Amino acid sequence: MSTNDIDHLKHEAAARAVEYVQNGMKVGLGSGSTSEAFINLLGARVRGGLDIIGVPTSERTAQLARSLGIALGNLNDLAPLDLDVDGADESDHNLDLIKGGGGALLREKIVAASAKKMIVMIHGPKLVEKMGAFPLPIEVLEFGHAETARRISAVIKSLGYGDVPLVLRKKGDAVYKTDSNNVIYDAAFGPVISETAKLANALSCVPGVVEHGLYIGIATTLIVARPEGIEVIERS
Ligand SMILES: O=C(CO)[C@H](O)[C@H](O)COP(=O)(O)O
Repeated sequence: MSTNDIDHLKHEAAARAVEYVQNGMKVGLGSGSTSEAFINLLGARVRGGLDIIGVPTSERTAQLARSLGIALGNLNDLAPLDLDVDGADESDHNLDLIKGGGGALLREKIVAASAKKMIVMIHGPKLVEKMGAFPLPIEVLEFGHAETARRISAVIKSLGYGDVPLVLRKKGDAVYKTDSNNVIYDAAFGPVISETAKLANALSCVPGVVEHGLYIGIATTLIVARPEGIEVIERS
């Protein structure tokens, strides 16, 4: 699939997602290119008279939404949100996700968890039998991060996954920093993650881990865009 084809599918998924937004809603705004396609479409509806308020999941999303005239508010004041709309790096058939390829996993998860409904937009190849081909992002406090990474490796090994490479994310030559000033390790499991909740809970227990990109039981609706059309999967 060419980049153009993928961009087209992301746009199709976003176009379906924007249909869920209704007047008066409080809406979580995800991060990443699919979310940006959604926010552009939402901006057009706002200019056409739709009255909503958004809660952004990253500084970049906030900047884009503002530039399009979308009113933004604070999660503390607005929760619970009616809807959160976001992309993902992978989803399995239970609607459990890997997110964080764009580095916004922490705020994205807080916002998604505060919404009555989370709609996730992906294109076909991101729907997988077993997650992990996309390296799992793990956000870690900068203080002692190398030691935290060693503990993460030990925990992963104790769950039977063997020596999973953990790579400190970089931006150019510099260490990548999240909007919350933390660092990210990407864990290259390969497509073998079996007990997602068990892994998620184990990672959350490592001191120094701020958040990880496994979203378990949070997404309610998955929009999958393929060349032959859109499939909408609801959490059963
Ligand atoms: O989790 C994310 C950002 O932290 C994104 O939703 C995820 O990386 C998908 O991005 P894209 O829509 O660009 O493929």
